[in-house]
Amino acid sequence: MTVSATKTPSVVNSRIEGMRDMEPADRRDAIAIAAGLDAPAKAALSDGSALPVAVANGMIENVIGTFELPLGVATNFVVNGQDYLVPMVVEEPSVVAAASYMAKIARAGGGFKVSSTAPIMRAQVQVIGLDDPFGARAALLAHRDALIEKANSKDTVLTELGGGCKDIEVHVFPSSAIGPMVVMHLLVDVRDAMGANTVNTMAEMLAPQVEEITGGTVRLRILSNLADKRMVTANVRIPTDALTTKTLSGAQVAQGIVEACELAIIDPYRAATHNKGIMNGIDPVVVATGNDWRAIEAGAHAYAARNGHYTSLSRWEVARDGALVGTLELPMAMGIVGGATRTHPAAQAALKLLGVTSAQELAEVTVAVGLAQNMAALRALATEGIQRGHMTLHARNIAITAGAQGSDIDRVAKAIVEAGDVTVARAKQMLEGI
Ligand SMILES: CC(C)(COP(=O)([O-])OP(=O)([O-])OC[C@H]1O[C@@H](n2cnc3c(N)ncnc32)[C@H](O)[C@@H]1OP(=O)([O-])[O-])[C@@H](O)C(=O)NCCC(=O)NCCSC(=O)C[C@@](C)(O)CC(=O)[O-]
Ligand SMILES: NC(=O)C1=CN([C@@H]2O[C@H](COP(=O)(O)OP(=O)(O)OC[C@H]3O[C@@H](n4cnc5c(N)ncnc54)[C@H](OP(=O)(O)O)[C@@H]3O)[C@@H](O)[C@H]2O)C=CC1
Repeated sequence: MTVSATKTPSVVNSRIEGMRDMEPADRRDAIAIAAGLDAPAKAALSDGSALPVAVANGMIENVIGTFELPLGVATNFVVNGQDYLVPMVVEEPSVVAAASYMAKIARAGGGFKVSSTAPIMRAQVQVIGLDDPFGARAALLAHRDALIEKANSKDTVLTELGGGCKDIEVHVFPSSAIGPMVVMHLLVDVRDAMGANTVNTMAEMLAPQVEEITGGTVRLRILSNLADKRMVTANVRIPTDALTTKTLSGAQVAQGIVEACELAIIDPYRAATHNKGIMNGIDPVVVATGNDWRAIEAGAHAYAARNGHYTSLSRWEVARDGALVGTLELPMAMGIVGGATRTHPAAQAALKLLGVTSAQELAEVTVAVGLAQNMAALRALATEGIQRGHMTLHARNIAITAGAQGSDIDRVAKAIVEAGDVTVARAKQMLEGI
């Protein structure tokens, strides 16, 4: 495990007082000043046409337009001693507020500590039609150096950056439904890329050589989204006092969080929701930075089920001094080059806002946000329940659904929260009253 190198912080202070009460344009000014964003980056984070249709048309097929989602910024994050303002693209209310809140609690105790492995991705090369799968394995391993050399022969950019194919593994399935099978894995350091295209190219290139060595037939040549050699770990330590509420002691809240996590450890029904809460933090950063959220989701859930039992991705414990300690570990295939990270202007601006200089640093900050989000949900569930905080913020959505516009949105939202009836029917009534 390595901890990403410390660098000159681009964000001086992620604690922006009163951000929640500002207008969007004023929030944009505040984060642009805090992060030292230039005018084009600030404009790309503005409303409207961050992604011109002409650019979108070059990204996917049959483009007819673009589709917008809210972009919020989570405040208060300190990760490995450095402040970060975190761009989050998400449609769900209370997510950005919850992340900011837990980051605020965590920063008092020094924030989040993160570390990660080198960015190693796996590509699989499936070989069938073999009588001697273990012999084929031995033959492939005997040609290890030649296979690695061939894999690295094309992508000079990657190898010059210190990346490239580093090793192979050979997995044997002696008796599948279609007969014996061997799967060779290429272990490729993809540096700052997500790496799917990079490793797929290598896997396809090696197919003829693999057939020659094994005497079998190569079928699939594709990356694995279970990127278990590209791991990120985030850890947080919250002093007991910081958890105290009006009705519960900090120790009671910490114990409640540990008990809530235990259910997710033993019960897949709860683990699915618990992990969804973690992805509430991770996916919005993945989307904001133009990364592939399907790849991140697939990797996270496959990792959660790696021992044949789907379980919690995080662990919460109470330390000897009473502090609450949370840990989150998962595969993170994120890039800052390649894919849409360089083509989408808003993704580029989001990366500038974060101030990250490597894919590893981006992945580390993102996992810290996942841990913060998990803590927010468990804290709410272990104390007052999720609905008070969530529905209060969801009320504005309800007001809009009921037809409220402009300043009426906040007025109707406030009224239905105060009435304790956050429903469209009640919002319509309130709107008629106004
Ligand atoms: C929602 C809160 C934060 C309210 O919590 P609160 O106690 O009402 O917040 P507060 O008004 O005391 O404010 C505290 C801080 O929260 C932030 N904050 C608070 N409000 C705002 C706002 N409007 N805009 C921006 N930031 C906000 C902000 O950082 C603020 O600090 P300040 O800036 O005032 O110094 C809390 O109740 C909470 O964390 N709830 C959990 C919410 C959550 O997890 N939402 C996810 C959706 S539910 C789900 O999908 C997943 C789930 C829950 O099922 C997963 C699972 O089961 O594990
Ligand atoms: N199952 C999955 O998850 C799949 C995902 N995808 C998609 O693949 C895309 C990501 O693939 P990816 O390989 O990252 O994208 P790209 O192929 O766009 O970018 C990677 C390339 O960028 C170049 N490069 C320049 N600077 C760097 C650097 N600092 N570090 C690393 N590489 C650098 C490299 O070489 P060079 O300049 O020589 O090209 C490298 O091969 C995403 O859009 C994803 O959705 C595709 C298939 C399957």
